[in-house]
Amino acid sequence: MSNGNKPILLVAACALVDADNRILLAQRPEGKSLAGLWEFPGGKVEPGETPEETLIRELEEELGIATKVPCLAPLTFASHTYETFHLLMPLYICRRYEGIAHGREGQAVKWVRANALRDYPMPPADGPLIPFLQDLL
Ligand SMILES: Nc1nc2c([nH]c(=O)n2[C@@H]2O[C@H](COP(=O)(O)OP(=O)(O)OP(=O)(O)O)[C@@H](O)[C@H]2O)c(=O)[nH]1
Repeated sequence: MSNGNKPILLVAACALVDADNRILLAQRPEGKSLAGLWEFPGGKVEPGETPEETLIRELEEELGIATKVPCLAPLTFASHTYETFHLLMPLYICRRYEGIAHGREGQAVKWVRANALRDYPMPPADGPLIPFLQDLL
């Protein structure tokens, strides 16, 4: 199957899990693409970064959460064609971190049980990731 010559966009995402096995979702702010949808924290892997470095940077910038490379475990990935790019998004899981998550960029955040993830509208790429989290948590 061809992707219509769309560039691959590499985005790293993280399922941050608390002591109650809940997962953190963040709401995409107004003005961004897919505004209002709930997503896993993360962002584009910038030139010179590893996906793990991207996540450490984004968790700090977006949520005020500090973690380290050994605390990020690969879980699965999303591969989804959007209109202008093909998204390749490794999903990591992180249970060891410091700080209290809060939306540092004004975005709403919510701790959600794995079996309630379907109640939160997510970007189309994210649907296939949910069963992996439900199996695990
Ligand atoms: N962080 C994150 N991004 C996701 C998820 N699902 C998903 O499709 N994406 C897509 O991955 C890209 C992440 O880019 P980003 O968050 O760093 O970029 P952005 O919103 O500043 O830029 P944009 O407004 O151009 O999309 C977006 O196109 C977003 O739609 C997810 O669960 N988490």
